[in-house]
Amino acid sequence: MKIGLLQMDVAFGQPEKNRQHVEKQFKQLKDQQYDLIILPELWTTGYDLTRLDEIGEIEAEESIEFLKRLAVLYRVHIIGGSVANKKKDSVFNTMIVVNDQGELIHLYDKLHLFKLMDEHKFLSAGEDSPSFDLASIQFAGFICYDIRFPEWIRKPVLEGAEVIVVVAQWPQPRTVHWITLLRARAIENQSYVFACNRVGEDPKNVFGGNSLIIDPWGEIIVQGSTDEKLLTAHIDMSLVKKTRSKIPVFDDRREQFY
Ligand SMILES: NC(=O)CCC(=O)C(=O)O
Repeated sequence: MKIGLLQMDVAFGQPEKNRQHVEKQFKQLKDQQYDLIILPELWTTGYDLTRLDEIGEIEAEESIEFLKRLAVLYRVHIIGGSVANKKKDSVFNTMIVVNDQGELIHLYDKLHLFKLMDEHKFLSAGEDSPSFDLASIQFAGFICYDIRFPEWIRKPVLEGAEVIVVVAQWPQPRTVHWITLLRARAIENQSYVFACNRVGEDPKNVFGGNSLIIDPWGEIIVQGSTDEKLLTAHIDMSLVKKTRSKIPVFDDRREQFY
C-alpha cells in the first residue's frame, strides 16, 4: 500500500485558496499510483475560529464533494483531514473519508476540544466512533489533541483496528510531545500510525510539521521536516500480525484489573 501525507501550509481563513492548493498537489501526483492520501486538520480554514460562521461549511458539503471529485479523478482513497462543519447551531471539527470510487465512507467529529487553542469557545465536541474500513483495512481516525487520550485510541484497536490515523494542526513548541505520543500510540497498540500535521504559521501559532509514518514496532518509516512536502511510504500490513505475535500484548491483557 502506497501512502502519501500531504504536509501542507494552510492559508488562514481562505477555503477557496486552500482547495486550489490541494487540487494542485493532487495534479502533481497523477500517475504515481498512491493508494491513500491524507490531509491535515482544518485544512480549509485553519484556526480562523471567529469567522467560522462565514467560512465553515454546512454539513461539510463543499469539502465532501471536492474530495469525492479528486478521489475519482485520481483513483485514490482520501482521508481528507478535517474541516469546520456547521450542523444546526453548532460547528464541529470533522474528519472526512472518501474511497477511490468517490463514496463517502466516514465522518468523525473531534471528540476532545483543545482549550489552549480556544476550540471550546467556537466548536462543539463530537460523539462519533473513530472506526472505519478502507481498502480492506480497519482504521481508527483521530484529530490532533485526541492523541493525548490513550484510552480513546485503545478502544477501536481492541475492536480490530490496525492503523491509527491522526490529522493535526500541532504547534512547533510541542513537537517533542507530538513525536513521543505518536510513537507510544504505535508501540502500545502494535499498530501503524499515519500522522499528518500542517506547516507554516497563523496569527497565533507556528506549526511543527514532522508528519510521521510509524510501524507497529515503533520505528519511524518517514518523518517530515517543517517544509511543505508530500511524504511517501510503502506499507506492509503483515507487520501488524508479526508484531502482535512476537509480544502478545493483546493476549496478555488482564482486563479484570482495569
Ligand atoms: N489542534 C490541536 O488539537 C492541537 C493539540 C496540541 O497542540 C496539543 O499539544 O495537544
